[in-house]
Amino acid sequence: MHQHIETLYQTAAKSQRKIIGLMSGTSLDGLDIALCTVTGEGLNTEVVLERFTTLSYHDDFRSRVRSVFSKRAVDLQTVTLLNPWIGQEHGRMVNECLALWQIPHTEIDVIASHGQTIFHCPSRQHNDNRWGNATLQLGDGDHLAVTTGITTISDFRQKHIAAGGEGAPLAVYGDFLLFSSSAENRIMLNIGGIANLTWLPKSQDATAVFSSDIGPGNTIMDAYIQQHFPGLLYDEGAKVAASGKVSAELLMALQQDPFFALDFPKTSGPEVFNLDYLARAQQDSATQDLAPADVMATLNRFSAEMIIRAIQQSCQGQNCTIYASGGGIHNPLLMEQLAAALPHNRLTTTAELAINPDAKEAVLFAVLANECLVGGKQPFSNAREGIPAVTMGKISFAD
Ligand SMILES: Nc1ncnc2c1ncn2[C@@H]1O[C@H](COP(=O)(O)OP(=O)(O)OP(=O)(O)O)[C@@H](O)[C@H]1O
Ligand SMILES: CC(=O)N[C@H]1[C@@H]2OC[C@@H](O2)[C@@H](O)[C@@H]1O[C@H](C)C(=O)O
Repeated sequence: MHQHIETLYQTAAKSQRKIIGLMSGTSLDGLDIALCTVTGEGLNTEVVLERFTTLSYHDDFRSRVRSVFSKRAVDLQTVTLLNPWIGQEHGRMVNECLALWQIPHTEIDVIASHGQTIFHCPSRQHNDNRWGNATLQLGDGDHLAVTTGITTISDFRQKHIAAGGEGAPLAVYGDFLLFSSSAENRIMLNIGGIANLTWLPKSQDATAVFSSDIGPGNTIMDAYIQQHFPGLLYDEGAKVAASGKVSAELLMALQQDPFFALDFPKTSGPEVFNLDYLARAQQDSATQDLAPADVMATLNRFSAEMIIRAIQQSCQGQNCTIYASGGGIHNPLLMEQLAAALPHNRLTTTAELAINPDAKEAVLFAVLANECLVGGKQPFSNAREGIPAVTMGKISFAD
């Protein structure tokens, strides 16, 4: 047996594994690094989040990725160069982080890496029946493994697509394993660049669980702020949005996309929800002359309205607790709007479930890697739309 397989076997046989989950989302703010101790597997999985940090990307990283990010026409050489480079950069960031935490590499069993989504393209979006669902994440796992010396599990989304899914949201797997409760109906709401939710009924019936993208969380707001307020990455504390007035006409136009009328589960990304989307809505509603603060106020309300609608559709009148996560929880205007419109649902964050809300997606990938190593029978069945019962991730050895 190859020594690497032997080591992997021993890792799988341990009662606990130290797994570093890495998430680099659509906001391109930085790399989320979550050091988790994971015990058990499947519905017995338990995670202790030992350490967490987000290492911000430098401007050069952002601009290299942005040159191809969610664009249909790109320089193929740049895409090719980015794939190993992002893997190496992420590896260097893990090395930096472990040095900072004074944790030797030998203590880490596995890295679980999401990579950087460059383009997400479900068939409903490209609408060309010659092709199926597709999504592309860069940041190759071999480069991460060689740069860190740590076995790396990566590229989780391809198996999901191969088995009939759209490659997202993968949150449903981790959410069900970690957070499903017989005490209450739960909605796990993540407000990142794109917002998504997972419905976890207290029946804990896997056939009733689902996860779906909702639409924009922060992505259009971020893009607009970056365009109109050079130097800013986002509207900190929603200061700009809170100083503006919502345009009912623009809000109405923003809500017209057929994506919002589709049933769950569905996925999307900044390929759809971007500044062109906003420009078309402004044209359709003759609101091109709005002041930037009013546009931001309207975009903020747009995200809130779509999230509220998705939660109401999921709960169908039943009480539930909403556990929010992602950068959007730091937007006080958005959170106020959600709380005001959902008075019968308790709105809190995953901090109540001992998971730092900024770390939740990185933890999710640690759980998926753990399932790849030791998971047994999936609680979902292949018949469930959007939740194929498959093991995800590709294993890269360090040498
Ligand atoms: N203090 C704050 N005030 C307002 N908004 C904030 C604040 N902090 C973070 N955000 C928002 O959260 C975003 C980052 O969120 P997050 O890191 O969850 O996104 P992501 O993981 O990149 O996205 P996705 O989950 O779609 O891949 C920022 O770009 C910003 O819009
Ligand atoms: C293709 C892709 O990267 N999708 C992300 C994105 O960010 C939020 C939303 O869109 C979600 O569907 C997904 O990430 C999370 C982690 C998921 O798969 O659950």
